[in-house]
Amino acid sequence: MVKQTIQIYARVKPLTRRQQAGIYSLDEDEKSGSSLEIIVPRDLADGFVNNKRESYRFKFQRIFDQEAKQNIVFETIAKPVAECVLAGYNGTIFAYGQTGSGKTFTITGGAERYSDRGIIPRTLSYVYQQLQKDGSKVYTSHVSYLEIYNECGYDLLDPRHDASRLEDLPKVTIMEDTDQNIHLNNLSLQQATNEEEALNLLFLGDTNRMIAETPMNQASTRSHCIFTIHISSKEPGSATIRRSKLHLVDLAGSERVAKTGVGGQLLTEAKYINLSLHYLEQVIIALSEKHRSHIPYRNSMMTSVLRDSLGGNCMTTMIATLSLDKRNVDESISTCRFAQRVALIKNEAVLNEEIDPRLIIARLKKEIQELRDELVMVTGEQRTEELLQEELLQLDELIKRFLEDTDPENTLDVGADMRKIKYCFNHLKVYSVHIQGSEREEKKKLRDLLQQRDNEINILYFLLV
Ligand SMILES: Nc1ncnc2c1ncn2[C@@H]1O[C@H](COP(=O)(O)OP(=O)(O)OP(=O)(O)O)[C@@H](O)[C@H]1O
Repeated sequence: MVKQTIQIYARVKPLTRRQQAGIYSLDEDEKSGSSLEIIVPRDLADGFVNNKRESYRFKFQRIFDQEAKQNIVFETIAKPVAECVLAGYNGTIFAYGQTGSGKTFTITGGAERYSDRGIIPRTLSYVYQQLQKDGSKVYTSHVSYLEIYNECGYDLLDPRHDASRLEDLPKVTIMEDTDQNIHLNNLSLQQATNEEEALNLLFLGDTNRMIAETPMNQASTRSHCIFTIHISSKEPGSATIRRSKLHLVDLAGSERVAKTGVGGQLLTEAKYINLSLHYLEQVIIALSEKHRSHIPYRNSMMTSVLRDSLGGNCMTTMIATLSLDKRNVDESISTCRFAQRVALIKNEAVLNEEIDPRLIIARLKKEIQELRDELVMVTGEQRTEELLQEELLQLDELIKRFLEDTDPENTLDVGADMRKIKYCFNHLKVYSVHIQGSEREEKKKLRDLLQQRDNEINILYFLLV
């Protein structure tokens, strides 16, 4: 078991030419992590006079400043999580931040340049490279792509290209079993045997996501998207299967509305536009407080789906995306505060191993047979019913292997069932008669050959004399 708090990273989006830079500074420390200081000037900002603190400091594992490239973000954040998932642990990476702060750019990537590929395509590429390299296991991989909008789930991997609204996509619903495991009805799991197939599915999902979005329904801003890679692995001949999941999550924009609107309350009293993010915060608060027994996961679909990622069996990483221009300083502070709470949550990731049921059945069948044999020995009772065709074939195979093995120590073990023992004796008798017959034939052939040679020598001798 690996106990770990949720790892938090921050990424600052590059400013556009028109944006006025907010004031912040970064402090990198190899040992204690990085810290970000945000300065809130005491001036008239957006019509509010800020009479509050001037400087806010937040700690992160690492902070990626404006010029950080996608490959560095992948190598630092996603690669270690992908490695854990390949080893059989669950993993989650989620991006959190206000609209336009770079969540989609970080998770999926930008469309303009190949180098702008985000975490999902890079992770797929890395995962499939590793699967190909490792010949010691048999792997199977599937992907799913879920969008949650207004508490409704939609399957983005719907292959019918006729969806023009989100509502046209198959609806996904949640079901909880008696062990409180969450199941997603109607969410398709598509097999992807290589990187190309997985990327095609990602493309299909992103296309459905875009088609379903209209200016009136800014789904990308208000919806959550969860791309999941499901991996199972098994060593050849082993009964143990490892199953793991990697959720790559692009959350809805986290912007808040000021409750009071005026009076310098902006930084404290705020409410989310998106209700499910409000429920996410409730879950995070409950998890970060000690001795809270009830965690309100069930309040929203998103927190139900991500239950394991938050305080459960998962290695989880959060990326706080920040747009640090002057107008967004307050939202950035909210995002950083949220991240600080998230960093308190402890997860316990366990290796997800289970025994292949088919192999369990085979093992149990063998055990039953052995127990039956023992019973026969102990009670002296013999079974009289005919051996099954399957049992006869097994015996034939055993006898064949026994006869082919040149090791004199080798024994033919068929248990205490007299029917089997008799069958083996009969088989061996037939075999022995067959061998004797062919030996006799061989001897006769040799004798005839000898006689023929003798005659030839006599003739030659006669001719020479
Ligand atoms: N690190 C970056 N480098 C270059 N461009 C970026 C970066 N981050 C974001 N952008 C650009 O900024 C714009 C907004 O980013 P993005 O769509 O990723 O924001 P978002 O947080 O996902 O917003 P939403 O909540 O609406 O989905 C996009 O045009 C994107 O390409």
